Amino acid sequence: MSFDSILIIGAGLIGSSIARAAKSKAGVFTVWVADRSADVVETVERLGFADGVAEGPAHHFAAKADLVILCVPPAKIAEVAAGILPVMKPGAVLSDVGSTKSAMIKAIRPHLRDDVSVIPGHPIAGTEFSGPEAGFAELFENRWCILTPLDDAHPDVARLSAFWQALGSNVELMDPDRHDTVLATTSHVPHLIAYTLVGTAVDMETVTGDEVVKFSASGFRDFTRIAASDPVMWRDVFLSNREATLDVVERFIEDLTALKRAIRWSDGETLLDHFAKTRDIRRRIVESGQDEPNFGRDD
Ligand SMILES: NC(=O)C1=CN([C@@H]2O[C@H](COP(=O)(O)OP(=O)(O)OC[C@H]3O[C@@H](n4cnc5c(N)ncnc54)[C@H](O)[C@@H]3O)[C@@H](O)[C@H]2O)C=CC1
Ligand SMILES: O=C(O)C(=O)Cc1ccc(O)cc1
Repeated sequence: MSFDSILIIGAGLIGSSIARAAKSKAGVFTVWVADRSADVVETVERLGFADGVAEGPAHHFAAKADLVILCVPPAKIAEVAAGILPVMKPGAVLSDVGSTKSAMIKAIRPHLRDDVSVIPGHPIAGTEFSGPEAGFAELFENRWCILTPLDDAHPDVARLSAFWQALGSNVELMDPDRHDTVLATTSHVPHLIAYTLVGTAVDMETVTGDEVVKFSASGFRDFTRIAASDPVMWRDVFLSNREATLDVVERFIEDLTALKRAIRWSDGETLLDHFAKTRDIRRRIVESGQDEPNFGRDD
């Protein structure tokens, strides 16, 4: 059921975390890693969590691997998939971890093969850090991993689900458009709001940059953690999930305007009602065990 050999393309936070966990948790015998950056390749060699490392497309590993997982930035996934699919072993599985799904699936459709299963995926697990040194094997524990298969009934879907479960994740299958709508609400727009808010605080003429740093209350500090996330990745996320992001942003602006109005007219009841509802969501997240553990790391 498990995969004997896997190739991870893109050895950053997510790719290196999968590579670190694959042997110890999922019983994979051979873990190969490829990255287009010579610096990343050198770091992976030094850290020693892979059985083989290649700079570039790694066709020699792709020809042997049972599972190839693309862990490159969202805008590169379709291009890398198109390059690797023709050289993959018959019967192998190709997956990815990209934060958006529909645009990528549309772009790879012309490159599909009958004898390679393509099963897009997205672990809802990460941090604001990037690169191979930021990865860790426990990243996926008690997190969700969403798979958006082209064919839900294909036996390889159960095989890939079992792989993610072995890494500690709960797996859910979802339609790609639904995935993009849900994630626009729970992840993409929250990041956009954090990027906006931190920018606003820094631009306020009445408050100096030093004061923002010195007197940052913990609420603002939480936003700065999110707003420190990788600029390239998040540019790609917004550009590849435009429609769903814009829908949620529009709704957010309406709701913000309603709260602004309640403050202007001293409508405490509206504010209280709203804050009570949002506090309840927080309680449900904590109860579900989805609150972010930091595995002993400092933020
Ligand atoms: N950062 C996060 O919290 C999460 C990220 N993701 C997804 O995971 C993917 C990777 O994100 P991170 O690991 O955070 O990024 P990262 O920046 O840490 O790593 C990406 C790696 O891909 C390499 N790369 C770029 N283009 C390449 C190419 N054409 N061929 C080979 N290697 C290439 C880069 O050199 C880099 O080492 C993205 O698609 C992102 O949407 C999913 C869940 C969480
Ligand atoms: O660090 C955080 O707060 C995150 O939200 C991590 C994250 C980033 C991107 C994803 O597609 C999934 C999870």
